[in-house]
Amino acid sequence: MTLQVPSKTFTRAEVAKRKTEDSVWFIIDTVVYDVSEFLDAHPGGEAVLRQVAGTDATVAFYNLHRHEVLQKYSDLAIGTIEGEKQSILTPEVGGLSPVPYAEPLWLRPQFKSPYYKESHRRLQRAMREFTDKYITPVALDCERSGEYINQELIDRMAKAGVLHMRMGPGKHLHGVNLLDGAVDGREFDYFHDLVMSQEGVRPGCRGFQDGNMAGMVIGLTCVLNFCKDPAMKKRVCDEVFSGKKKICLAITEAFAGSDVAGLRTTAVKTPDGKHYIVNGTKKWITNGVFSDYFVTGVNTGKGLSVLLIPRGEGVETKPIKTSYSPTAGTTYITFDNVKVPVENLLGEEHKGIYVILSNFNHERWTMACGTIRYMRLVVEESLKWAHQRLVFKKRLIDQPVIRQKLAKMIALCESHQSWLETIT
Ligand code: HEM
Repeated sequence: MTLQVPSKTFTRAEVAKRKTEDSVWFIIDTVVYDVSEFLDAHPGGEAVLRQVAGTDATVAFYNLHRHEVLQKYSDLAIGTIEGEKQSILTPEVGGLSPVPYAEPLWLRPQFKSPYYKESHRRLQRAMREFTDKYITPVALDCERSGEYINQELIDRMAKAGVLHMRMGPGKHLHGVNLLDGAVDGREFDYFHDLVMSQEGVRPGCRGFQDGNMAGMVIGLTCVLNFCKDPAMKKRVCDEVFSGKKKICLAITEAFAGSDVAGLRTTAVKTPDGKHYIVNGTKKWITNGVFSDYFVTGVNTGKGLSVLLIPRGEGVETKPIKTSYSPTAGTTYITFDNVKVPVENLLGEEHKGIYVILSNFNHERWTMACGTIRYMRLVVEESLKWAHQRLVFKKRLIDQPVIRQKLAKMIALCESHQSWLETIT
């Protein structure tokens, strides 16, 4: 697909005249841009635009910008050059990238894979379109502004079964309409899960990726697998899957990061045995700021236990500044004499380590899926840039050292994907 621009046409001679104080036009890939009103707003400054006024600025532009900039500022385009055609492709919503290695090999017609059936391919197409249309625009906005994910997108994901699918295969998918029937919930396997995990991270916004219900992916599993009260389990899952409530996993503390057995948050039973009284703190908790439920690791004296704690009296959350975007909702939590019914215990008392460790399986595998897809994004961006960027009058790709570096990146990316598929 090429850029969608107004149908008006101009000659190169007409454009050449537009280099006055009030009027600055130029050409990029046969499209005519009028930047007269954009001079002040251009992040690279006014002077550079005036220098190319009236000329073909294609090479100058692509030496400094990603093509996507032109999509974003498409309202500056006023037409095209008569009799000429655009040659630079614009990514299509829901489409595959034509850049080599930008897609896993199973999505290339030249390769066969024993792992993927028609339903995986249907799901890939449906999720790609959903991500391009609905997730990416919100992701880009939130990553920049630091705002949390909006309820409209959560509702949309809930309705399309995207929230359900992110929890992996299981009974919670039975009878749910998944992306307009792309896959039957009973057939959903770990390769469908892999497709979901890899397609969902394509916006390339690391903070938003976590802000987009990562707390649910790592927290709700404990409720699905270890809640002993069927009514409570159904209520909490319904609330979370419908997007009405949010949940997170609260294990890490300032005192104990990966050393989960050394937690200092305590839960002491009341004399009547009906409640736990929870005291302590949690740190680096993803999505905690906007969560309604906290799947919390607590020290119950003889070992570690896991409690489902609803937001309420004695629970306080505040955002922590991090090196990625605040949109992730990273949180410091304090529990001050919080009264939790004993029915909210997930798994066995003092044996919470099994709850947490069993949770890690899916959690860490999901992270591997996402990270390996991110590697591919880096490969794609680097390949594109190496072909665009001119240094010492050569494209970067013309330097053997750059080609060698790219070859190594590609080898790592493909071998990791292959290893991931074998493990899956
Ligand atoms: C319609 C045309 C253009 C638009 C919409 C545009 C937009 C932008 C934007 C959004 C940036 C911020 C960085 C980025 O997102 O890539 C930028 C930076 C810049 N632009 Fe443009 N630009 C245009 C044309 C040009 C042209 C023709 C030149 C040079 C002849 C130019 C020179 C620069 C420079 C030098 C920077 C700073 C780059 C850096 O920080 O490394 N721009 N432009």
